[in-house]
Amino acid sequence: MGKVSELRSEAAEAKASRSIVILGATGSIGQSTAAIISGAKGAFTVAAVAGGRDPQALAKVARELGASFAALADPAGYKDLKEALSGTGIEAAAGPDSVVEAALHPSDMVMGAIAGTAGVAPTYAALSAGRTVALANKECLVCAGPAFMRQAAAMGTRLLPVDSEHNAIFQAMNDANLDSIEMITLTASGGPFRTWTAEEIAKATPEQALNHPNWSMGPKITVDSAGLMNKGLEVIEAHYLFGIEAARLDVLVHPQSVVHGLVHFTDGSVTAGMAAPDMKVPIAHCLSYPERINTAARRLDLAGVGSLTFERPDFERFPALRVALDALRAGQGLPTILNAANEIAVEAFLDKRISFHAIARLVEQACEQAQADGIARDPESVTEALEMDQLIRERTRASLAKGNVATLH
Ligand SMILES: NC(=O)C1=CN([C@@H]2O[C@H](COP(=O)(O)OP(=O)(O)OC[C@H]3O[C@@H](n4cnc5c(N)ncnc54)[C@H](OP(=O)(O)O)[C@@H]3O)[C@@H](O)[C@H]2O)C=CC1
Ligand SMILES: CC(=O)[C@@H](O)[C@H](O)COP(=O)(O)O
Ligand SMILES: [Mn+2]
Repeated sequence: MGKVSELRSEAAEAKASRSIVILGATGSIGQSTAAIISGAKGAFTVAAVAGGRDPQALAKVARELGASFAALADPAGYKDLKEALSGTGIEAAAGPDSVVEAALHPSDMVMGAIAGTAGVAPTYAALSAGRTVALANKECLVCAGPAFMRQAAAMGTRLLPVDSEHNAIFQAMNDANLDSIEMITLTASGGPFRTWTAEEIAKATPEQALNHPNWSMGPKITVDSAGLMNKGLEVIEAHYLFGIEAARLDVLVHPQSVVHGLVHFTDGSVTAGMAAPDMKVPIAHCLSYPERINTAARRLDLAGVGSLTFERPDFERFPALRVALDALRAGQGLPTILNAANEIAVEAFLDKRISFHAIARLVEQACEQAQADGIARDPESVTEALEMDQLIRERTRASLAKGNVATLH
């Protein structure tokens, strides 16, 4: 290490460490967060960790990071968690309320990395308590974007984007005035089915959908990526996060996943946010924001990558992207409805109850039926968004139970 880096790292250690709560600590983002924290010697402490259903994995990360509180959403795991933490001094708790309790533990920053809508209540609790939130859990914004952004503004707290595209765009925007931005482009890898025919995609198995070419992620987001639904969710996320209307948000397929986002300014300048495809990059950026830390995240080797290519998304083969963009343009709470139906559809696909192409059909059907039945409306609060979410889940499950074979297989 050179003299300057030595001095910088000593200075970082001398500064008070930043305390972090990790929601979703046992998942893909949670584990990358833990790796950054462990590697950043003394820059961070961990106040609390929360997980879903795996008491052993949660106890392990709590011990490794020296957390003082560990919360498991599944109440049935309490005994195992307590046992696994005995003698450590780490307090164990279980049940959905304990996850909110973890989110509210005194801290400087909360990493929101729970998968799916389960993350909405605890993440919103952290925001409402004035915590800076590093947000990976895009479903928070798709389900209840306006309420989250209003609350962040009211509390004067920051929502820092962890999602790679949004983090790249946030960095490329560099606090520019929105009037100086003509367009924002989010890139999509194209997923494992980028070159497949529509017929092949329709019959894809969960194993094939889970085989992402560039990123190692949890199952729900990996399936979303395979159908480009992830990109649709991300356009909705960007709309709320950056306050930019749908017409100024664009998607390009970029199989190398090196350019994560582009900001096009009104004078023709374009700033690209680039990095090797490693979530440790945006995670480290958020954890240390507005400073920067040294990390062992992958470095970008452009000569090694060779060429960067871009293509327009194919809405015929990937209808989920069209369905999501339509939902954003239509408003009336359709992003909330889309998000809820999608979670049920992805679950059913992973359980091999429906085919891959049925995911987008089921989601579109849920949106159309909600409009036809007059129940589609913008939720005015997180509570209303979660009520709508529950209702749509029930309706989507009922559609599945009817077992309309033409639609689902
Ligand atoms: N992975 C990635 O590279 C990226 C992820 N994201 C977003 O980040 C979020 C997390 O994704 P990812 O890490 O891949 O997902 P994973 O499935 O790998 O991890 C999900 C985490 O959430 C926990 N969890 C599930 N339900 C609950 C609950 N009710 N209460 C508390 N914790 C719960 C899981 O615990 P357990 O293991 O015990 O079930 C696990 O720790 C998603 O919203 C995703 O879209 C965004 C960009 C990139
Ligand atoms: C790493 C990340 O941010 C994911 O959301 C990623 O974007 C998924 O890859 P796709 O571009 O294939 O959706
Ligand atoms: Mn992303």
